[in-house]
Formats: sequence, structure tokens, C-alpha cells
Amino acid sequence: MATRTTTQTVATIPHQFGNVRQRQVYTDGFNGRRPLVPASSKLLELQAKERMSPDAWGYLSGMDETMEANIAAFRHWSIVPRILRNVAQRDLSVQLFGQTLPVPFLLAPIGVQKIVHPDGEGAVARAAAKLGVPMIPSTAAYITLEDLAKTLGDTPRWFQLYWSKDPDFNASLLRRAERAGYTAIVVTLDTYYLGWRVDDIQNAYMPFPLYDGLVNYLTDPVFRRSLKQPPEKDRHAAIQLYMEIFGNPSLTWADIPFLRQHTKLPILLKGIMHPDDARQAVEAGIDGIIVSNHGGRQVNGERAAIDALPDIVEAVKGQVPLLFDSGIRKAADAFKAIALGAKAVLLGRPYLWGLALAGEQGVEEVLQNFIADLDLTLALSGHTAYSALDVSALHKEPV
Ligand SMILES: Cc1cc2nc3c(=O)[nH]c(=O)nc-3n(C[C@H](O)[C@H](O)[C@H](O)COP(=O)(O)O)c2cc1C
Ligand SMILES: CC(C)CC(=O)C(=O)O
Repeated sequence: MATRTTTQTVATIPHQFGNVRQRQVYTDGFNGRRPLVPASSKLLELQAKERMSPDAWGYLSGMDETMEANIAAFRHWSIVPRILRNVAQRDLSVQLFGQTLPVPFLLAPIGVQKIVHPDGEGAVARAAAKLGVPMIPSTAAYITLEDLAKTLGDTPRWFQLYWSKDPDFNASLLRRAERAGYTAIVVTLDTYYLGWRVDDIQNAYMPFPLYDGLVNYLTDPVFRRSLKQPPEKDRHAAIQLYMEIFGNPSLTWADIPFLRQHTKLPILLKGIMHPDDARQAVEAGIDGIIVSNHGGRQVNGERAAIDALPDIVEAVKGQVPLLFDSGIRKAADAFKAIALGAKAVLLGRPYLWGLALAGEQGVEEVLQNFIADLDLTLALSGHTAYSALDVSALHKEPV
């Protein structure tokens, strides 16, 4: 079997990637066909909305105010290009936890992906593997973390943990992730409960008790032992148990050592928005922080995530790597987050829109477009490496 490393696909040609992509579009019309998905994120979103069921679309939505703030706040910063700096060779890679990621982004954990396309996470993992783009599968996936690991092959993968009320089950998930070759654990801490999601309430829609969306739970030996009957015999009881243990609102900083006791992998906390929490995470020995407001899905009126980033950069003082998500729609957004101090960003809804429109190929095209845009944005701003960007590449606009 041919071996494919992440570098063969993307990182060996980063200095050409954008131009290769553009040439394909302008001259070959993508090898004789038009793009499957729009390159414009606005159009992509609109077309995906038309394709999805109203229930799925409602579920993908979040709190209007926070979602809008996430997008609008990128305008608080603008890129100031430099000239005559020899940008002919460029490097999109970043180093994180001793690993080289070929591109400065990962696929954000997004649960229940089959609600937008029957191939769900499988299609996303295949597209990610084809391009070597790192993926963070969610605990709430339709495909087991082990099967997704197989699909991802040698593509970097981190596992997102929903920290449940059952410590033995949490420990079991961490063990399984280590065994399946995940190289970091992302612990999401802004979702003890689902937020007040008015579209879901209006649609009377709740996707995640869907039985097969609980596969990481249903296949887990600890979870199964807690049931009187196997889930195959009593689905209802399995769903009930899942609902009971899913979120753990009693967690405090005193619980953090539990994670360390149960995994040797780097641990990142996702959902940090306050500099004091960031400081506390560093004190608690956490390895990384993901600044995120969950894509504006949890608290309406919440601060825009990109506005929170500089305060957290200041608080953390480079002691641990910061990552960022919530509102990344195009390369310029990623560029700004990285220039402000994030090592890398997480791409969220846009890849799901690609999935909704054209399955695996739709995701692949969204990712290719994003990479090409990243490369060109870097070059045309007068820089050669995302890893070397700093805030001097930006201008703060008066608000
Ligand atoms: C439909 C949907 C499901 C999500 N599921 C998860 C999840 O299972 N775990 C998690 O940590 N975050 C989850 N998120 C949040 C994403 O990881 C990420 O923080 C968010 O999508 C970023 O915002 P953006 O998509 O607007 O850029 C989900 C987001 C969406 C839109
Ligand atoms: C399965 C859900 C808990 C996924 C999630 O994080 C979300 O809907 O925001």
C-alpha cells in the first residue's frame, strides 16, 4: 500500500499551493469541472442552508448575537501587507506538542455530523486524510474513535472529550484514544448543558439522543457495564444513561488532576474566554488552551472570541500554546488569530457546509480552498511562515 505522509500532500508544495489551486480554477476549470462548492464562505453557507433540512440548519445555528459578534469582531483588526520581502518560498506548517502540523489549522470537533450528510464524520475523515489536515473527532460522533483513527491513518488526530459524570467512563475514553493513536486530548468545558437554542426549541429538535450518534458510548465497555441490558436489547435505557451522564456541571479546577492521572497525552482545555481561567489552566499544568465560545452556541451576548484572544495571550505569556476558534470563515481570519498569538486555529462550520453540499468531495474542496487562501494571504501580506507571524502584521482599527 502506498504510504502517504502529510507532508507529501500539502507541506512539500506550500509555496505553490495557492497558485496551483488558482491555476486549476482559471485554466482547467478544476480538471474540466466547475467547483463543487463555492469558494466564497458566504455563498457556501447560503447554499448549504438550502440543501439542509430546516432542523439540521437550525441545529447548526447558534445564538444570533454571539455568532454575529464572532464574525464582525475580525474587523477590529486589519492586515497591513509588506512588500519586497521575497515571499517565493512559504511554509504553512506549525509545530505543536512535538508534532509538525502541515497547515496552521485543525478540523474543530463537531458532533452528530450525519445530520447534514449520511456519510458524516467518515467523509470528513477521508477528506482530511487525503490532504493531511489534522482532525479532532468529537466524543459525540456517529463513528467510533477507533474507526475514525483507522480512516485518518497517519494524519494527525486529537480526541475531543466530553467529560461526563462517570469517571470510569471518562478514563475508558482516554485509554481508548491513547490506544487508537490520538496525540492530544481536547477537553471541552463550555457545554455542561446545551445553551438556550431557540431554533431547536422552535423545531422541537434534539439530534444527539439519536441512537447511532452515541456510538462512542454504546461501544464502551464501562458504559455497557453500567446498563442492565446491552444497548442492542434496550436502546431506551442506553439513551437514558447517556442523557444522565453527558454533561458534568459540578466540575471544578480541583478535578483537573483526574485528567493528568488518566492520560500521558497533552491536554488542552477548550472553551476558555477569561484571562483568569487561562492563568488558572496554566497553573493547573494544562498543556494548551483553545480560546473559543463554541461558535456562539452556548451563551447569547457572549464576548466575540477574537476579542478575548489578546487578553488571554497577555495572561498566558507564552507558557503554553494557544489555539483559537469561533468565526473562522476565511484565511484572513486565521491569519489575524495567528498574528494575535494563536499557534493554530480550528475550522468549524465551513467544513460542515462543504459536507452538506457535496459529502467527502465537498469537504475536500472547502479544505483545499482554505489552504490555498491561507497560502496566498501569507504571501501577499509579505510573510513566509505562519509560525513567524506576530501582531506587527496587523493594525488595530478604532472600534
Ligand atoms: C453543529 C455543531 C456541533 C458541535 N459539536 C461540538 C462537539 O461535539 N464538541 C466540541 O467541543 N465542540 C463542538 N462544536 C463547537 C466547535 O468545535 C467549534 O468550537 C465551533 O464550531 C467554532 O465556531 P464556528 O463554526 O462558527 O467557526 C460544535 C459546533 C457545531 C456548529
Ligand atoms: C452533541 C453536542 C453536545 C455537540 C455540541 O457541542 C453542540 O451542539 O454544540
